Amino acid sequence: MGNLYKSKLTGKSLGVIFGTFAPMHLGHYNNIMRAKRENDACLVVVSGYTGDRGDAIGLNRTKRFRYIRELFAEDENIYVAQLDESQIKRYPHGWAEWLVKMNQLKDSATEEVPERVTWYVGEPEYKEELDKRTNDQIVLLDRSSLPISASMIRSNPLKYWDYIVRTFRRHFSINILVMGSASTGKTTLVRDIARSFGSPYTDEYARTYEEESNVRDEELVANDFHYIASGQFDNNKKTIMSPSNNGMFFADTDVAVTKCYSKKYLPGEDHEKLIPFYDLLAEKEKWDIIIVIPPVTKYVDDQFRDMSHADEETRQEMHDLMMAEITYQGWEDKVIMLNPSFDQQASYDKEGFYARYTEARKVVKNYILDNYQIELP
Ligand SMILES: NC(=O)c1ccc[n+]([C@@H]2O[C@H](COP(=O)([O-])OP(=O)(O)OC[C@H]3O[C@@H](n4cnc5c(N)ncnc54)[C@H](O)[C@@H]3O)[C@@H](O)[C@H]2O)c1
Repeated sequence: MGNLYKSKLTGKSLGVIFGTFAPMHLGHYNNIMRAKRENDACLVVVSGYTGDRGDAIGLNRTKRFRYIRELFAEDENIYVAQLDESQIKRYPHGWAEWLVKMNQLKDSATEEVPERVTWYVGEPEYKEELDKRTNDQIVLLDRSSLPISASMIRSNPLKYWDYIVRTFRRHFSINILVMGSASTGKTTLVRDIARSFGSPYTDEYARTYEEESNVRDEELVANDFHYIASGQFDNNKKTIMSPSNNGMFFADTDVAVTKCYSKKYLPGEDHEKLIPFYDLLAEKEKWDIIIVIPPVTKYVDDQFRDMSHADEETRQEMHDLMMAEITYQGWEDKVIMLNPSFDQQASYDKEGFYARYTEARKVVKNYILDNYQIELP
């Protein structure tokens, strides 16, 4: 059974659930479970219009519909449909037209007309209207048993993270990008801070790609950069979407960083051709914090990079390219420069790796406290 082309629902009884679902939460989910279990099958309808409260936060009706369809992809007793309200009167003035559309959806989602249809609603006025307008059974749900609402989540998604159904979490994920030129200890820092928060992270995809494709840094051509950028984008995306995301995700590089390497190492005309591609992907990224490690560290030989990338001048040049790219992408307000002060003489941490780890954790904790009023340990 596929997700995109599901069979129609069968059985004698049908449960119907409708909502804006911006986002869908555990309260909605429990309702759907009840409707499914008390009937042979359940129809879930995502209703909305251009500019509705989901659209206002970047979750338009189609996106919501797709996330919910994905959520129930393997469930053959749940059919997800969407209802476009753009052309009908706004609630509560469009009940008649809205019901016509609902009935059409019911017909197209079911193999045969069910003998019994039960609607599950959480608002008394929905029950009142539906009782007046249909012969179906209407169940008024007890909303107080799970005191959560989509507006509570919209106002503080991190606080209510566990209530957001998995496929919607990606939209609210706090994404933290760590940028830095070669050999600043970036990879280890990303892993160390991500693990300290129990959050998922990605490594630099270029390394995997070069190993797998048997190509060294200095042998990379335009095609390779294309694969590296999309591979990194994909890894970041999959990790953001993974169930391991606890509200925060840490990335070691992104498309914009690959673009900087492309600018430095590819012939000008090859790089120019790739710019629209890089920008298209970069536009889809959402970074909440960009931690930049300036090239102040001693070169760390990770046995991977070509040594010539790491001389002082090249590292400064890469740093400058990255800062220019941040400005180009309009991400300046996300940047935090990681340059902690520490006493080199008095410490075993001569290169400041531990100092940067501590500082990076502080940056993230302060951000979460300021924006979500949550004190992380
Ligand atoms: N144009 C019209 O005249 C018209 C008429 C009827 C319906 N509609 C549309 O139908 C949709 C109604 O959905 P909504 O905005 O109420 O969606 P919603 O996503 O806020 O809620 C969906 C359903 O879940 C219930 N619910 C919410 N939180 C719950 C919890 N914690 N526990 C248990 N149940 C909970 C709600 O009461 C509702 O019945 C809207 O899109 C509306 O525009 C439009």
